[in-house]
Amino acid sequence: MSGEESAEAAREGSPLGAGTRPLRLGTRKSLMAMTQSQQVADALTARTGHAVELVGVTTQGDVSKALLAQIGGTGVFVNALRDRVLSGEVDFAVHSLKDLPTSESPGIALAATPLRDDPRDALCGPAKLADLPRGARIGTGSARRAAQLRAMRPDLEIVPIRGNADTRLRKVADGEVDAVVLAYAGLKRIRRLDAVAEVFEADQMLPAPGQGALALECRADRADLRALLETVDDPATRRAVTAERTVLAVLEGGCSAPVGAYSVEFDERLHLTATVVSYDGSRQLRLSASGHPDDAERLGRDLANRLLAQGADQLIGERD
Ligand SMILES: NCc1[nH]cc(CCC(=O)O)c1CC(=O)O
Repeated sequence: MSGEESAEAAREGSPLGAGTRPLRLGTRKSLMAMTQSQQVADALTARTGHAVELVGVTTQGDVSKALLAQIGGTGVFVNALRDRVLSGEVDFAVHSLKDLPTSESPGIALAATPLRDDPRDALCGPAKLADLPRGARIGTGSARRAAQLRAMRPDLEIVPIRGNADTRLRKVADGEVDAVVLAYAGLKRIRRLDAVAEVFEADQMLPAPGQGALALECRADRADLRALLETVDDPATRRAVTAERTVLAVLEGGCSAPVGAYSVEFDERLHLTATVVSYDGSRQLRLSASGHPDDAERLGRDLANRLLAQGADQLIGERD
């Protein structure tokens, strides 16, 4: 049997039919994105026998030096990949779930949310937060992280920075800032856990909705492909991130609003905690609730409405 024929045979019974080319996975080109995309590719191949090839896409968010909020929020990372999915240039895209805008995108389906990695934030620098000197300079471009840092340590100076995780860690090494806060999951993917001085528990800093989770998106009209991608879906992860993202959607904060949310399932209940913090960190609302795992959206909506009833909208409106 020729190589081609055996490859053909291996694909027999695949939902995409015989003679299929490798699946094309659209991804950002950063080390973090390529690493997480390769993990998804390997998992898909292991479960379905399908070859998957990575297609690196440069997005506006990767090339612009402007602060993210000024060029339309983290959605810029996502839109370029969605365009490639819709045009058929790639079969599906892998995103960091926390970068997805909360609004639905016409023609695009969230086909799978694989098992979530560690959702927590980590401080990278010479010492734990409590041991940093008065007035220490902490680099972050995230209003959520800045506000929660100020709530713990009002003396800190927050320095707005951006760039990928490696660039930010270099700013610590170069002395431009004393420390930075980054997602633990991302640091793990780029093998830089050595830089971590402290991992924040949820009672110190609530992560961004969806942090640590990935999203596989494809065209909504490709039922065969959706079924294939679903083989790497983790339903408990999907329920948790649905609850978290519904909080954000209802609060309409968008990516720059100081909103944190974390949900996890245990004892057959879905538990959700969410916070809204004023930009200066001086005022903080924080509520928790739990519900049936099948009611993730309602759980998120109800908690967001309780936050609004306690004045969350006013906190969001204050920028200093
Ligand atoms: N906005 C950038 C981004 N998108 C996802 C992650 C981390 C990995 C994740 O949450 O899955 C990061 C970097 C960071 O926040 O440190």
